[in-house]
Amino acid sequence: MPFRESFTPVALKDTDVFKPLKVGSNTLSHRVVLAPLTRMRNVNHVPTELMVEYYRQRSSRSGSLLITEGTFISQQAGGYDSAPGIYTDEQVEHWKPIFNAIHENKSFGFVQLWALGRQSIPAVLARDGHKFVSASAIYMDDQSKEDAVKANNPIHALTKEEINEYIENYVHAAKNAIKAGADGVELHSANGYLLNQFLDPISNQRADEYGGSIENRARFTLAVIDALIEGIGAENVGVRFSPFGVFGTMSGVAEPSIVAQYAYVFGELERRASRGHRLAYIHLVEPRVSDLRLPEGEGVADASNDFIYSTWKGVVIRAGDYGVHPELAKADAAKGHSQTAIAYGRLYISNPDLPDRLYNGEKLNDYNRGSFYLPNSTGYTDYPTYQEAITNGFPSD
Ligand SMILES: C=C(C)c1ccc(C)c(O)c1
Repeated sequence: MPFRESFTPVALKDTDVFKPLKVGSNTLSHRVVLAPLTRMRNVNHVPTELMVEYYRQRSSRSGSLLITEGTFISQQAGGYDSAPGIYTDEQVEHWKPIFNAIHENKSFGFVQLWALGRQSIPAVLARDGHKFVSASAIYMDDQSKEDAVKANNPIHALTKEEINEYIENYVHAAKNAIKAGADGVELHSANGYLLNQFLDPISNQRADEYGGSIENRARFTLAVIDALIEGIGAENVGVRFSPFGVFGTMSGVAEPSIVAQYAYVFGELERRASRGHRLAYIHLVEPRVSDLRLPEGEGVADASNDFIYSTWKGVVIRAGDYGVHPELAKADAAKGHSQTAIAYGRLYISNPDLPDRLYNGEKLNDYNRGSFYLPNSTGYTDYPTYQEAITNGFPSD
């Protein structure tokens, strides 16, 4: 893919984006973060050699923070065979060279802990002997319902005992991540996956202590966070939310209580911080990317995540089309008393040296959406650095 000619790069070297930032026990040299990006280059949930090179390339500017692709906490939490897990010794062994490569560049890596809930594939779960689960027995769409009926695996509301099993699996996965050499974990509570399904009344219509009110809908996510704090220490734990997201048939801005829901969660996390348990960061998906399937500029929700700064006094990471909005990266990195970092997704796929290019204001390689999820190096490790692009051009698609 050629350079992206549709916008003019702006050098960010003299902005807050390139000021150091302490995240947990790690001191980042800059605030360009690799966003968690599913890439489907694993085999039977085990990371491959190709992934070592992919993460090595993107950690090349020392002091970078990389958040890994969504990584399953257990087989029952998964359902996509080419996404990774971190619940077996074999998986842990195959994550180790990835974190060794990141650390050789003096950069840091957090594992995103993932549970699909109703975004899983009922037939795959049935194949492996697992239920198709969510907060309530509510399908995200007609296709999912059809797939579940065909697989004879109808959606099932998690029992309180099953919720406790999930909490144990999150802690087991987090301890495995640290064993594999990760610098921390990011709890995935965004983008319509399991924990988001509990936070949103569109998918959570439970009548027990996990549903029916703002406090009850937050209970599962907060219980996992408390277990992770106990298990690996608050400074090694981040969490991701998408307050205004609609991906996975979430409510987004259409739900009048959505700001109150997340303001409550942010307050609970600040309360824990005031007791000495401050998380490494809270990561937010911006309302300008409320529907993750859409290209830049589409699916923009009329809302703002800035309300977090009224409550949460720790590090914030913000993600959402910042690669094509350098002016927003500059402005947002200064927010929260300059404790905000900027996560980049699609353009970090196509620019392995993205932090250097943003520092210098250099042109960016465009990305090819068609190779996001292929099982090989095409569109994965074959994107050139800026100097390679200038000298050798681009590989043919
Ligand atoms: C938008 C997509 C496809 C997506 C995929 C995987 C994860 C973990 C996510 O949060 C979002």
